[in-house]
Amino acid sequence: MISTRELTKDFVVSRTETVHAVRGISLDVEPGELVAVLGPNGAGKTTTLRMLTTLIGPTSGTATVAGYDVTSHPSQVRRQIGYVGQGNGAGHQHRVGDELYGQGVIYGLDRRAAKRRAEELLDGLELKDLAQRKVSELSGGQRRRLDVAMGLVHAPSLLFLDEPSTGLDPQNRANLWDHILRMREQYAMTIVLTTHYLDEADSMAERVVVVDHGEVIADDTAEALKTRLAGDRLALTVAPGNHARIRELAEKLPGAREFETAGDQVSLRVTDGPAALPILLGAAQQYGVPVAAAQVHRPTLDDVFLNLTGRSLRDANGKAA
Ligand SMILES: Nc1ncnc2c1ncn2[C@@H]1O[C@H](COP(=O)(O)OP(=O)(O)OP(=O)(O)O)[C@@H](O)[C@H]1O
Repeated sequence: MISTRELTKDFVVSRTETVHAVRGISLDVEPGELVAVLGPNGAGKTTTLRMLTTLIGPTSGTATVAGYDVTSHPSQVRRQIGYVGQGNGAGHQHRVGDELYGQGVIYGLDRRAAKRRAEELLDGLELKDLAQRKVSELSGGQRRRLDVAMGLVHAPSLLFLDEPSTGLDPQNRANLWDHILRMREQYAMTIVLTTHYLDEADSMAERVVVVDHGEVIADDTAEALKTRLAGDRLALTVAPGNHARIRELAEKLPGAREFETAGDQVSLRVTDGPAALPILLGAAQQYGVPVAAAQVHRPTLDDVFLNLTGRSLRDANGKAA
């Protein structure tokens, strides 16, 4: 569905400054996949999406989207894809139903088909009761649902969503996701989205592409990334006098690293927490080191990012992630 090779984008800002926004991204997305592109502010996510949706041309490299080259056949690409950008595309003073109908006509549907499609989407995205409202009167969540509906008017087989849920409260985010996933199933769509929300990428996407400084630095399922790149954290409660002894025993565990102590807590990262914990507790018992409590914490995608870059994605974003 998407295939890029060494895709780059430079922005010449001034005679002395060029921003290398995307530095050689090679990516393949199969039909039906739901891919989240994750990365800090300025990583190159939006620029990549804008190239794939033909809004800007690449500086070098190639990209084929839905069977067409983005540089030589941009209008064919546009016909196959839907794009929901960060800004809102709909006109503020227009009515919700009219906006959807008008979008259908722009995409070449005849009046009857445009009307039918608008009704179908109003229904599917729970906007039916709001059809006569002006766009400017919608709440943030309703507005975002309308944006998604606008992107789906021409029944694209591939949908790009640029930060679809940014700024929404958790309830509206969950609601928007319900709708996106339902639409995906109904229309058998491939979806590529960007997000800052680690939990969203973790739970919704089947595949996470981590971008940093214009490059792909990891690409796999969230589970695989977490297991391979971060590992589990073990937390043990032991009396301070026993910290050194428990550490000595824990150092023998496969992949043991990142030891931390705070109060009566000792924690460390291991490759496989559920397998390592009984081994460590057995050893502690054998050598007479009392352990009051023990927990295994699965890593987060932020741990993955930290592991890859030495930075926390939460800090890098400077906003809720
Ligand atoms: N039109 C432009 N002119 C100059 N520089 C640009 C332009 N568009 C983007 N950039 C720069 O390119 C880099 C990548 O920006 P991009 O918007 O792709 O990042 P992003 O990962 O989508 O970030 P965010 O999460 O903040 O949206 C940034 O340094 C940005 O300032």
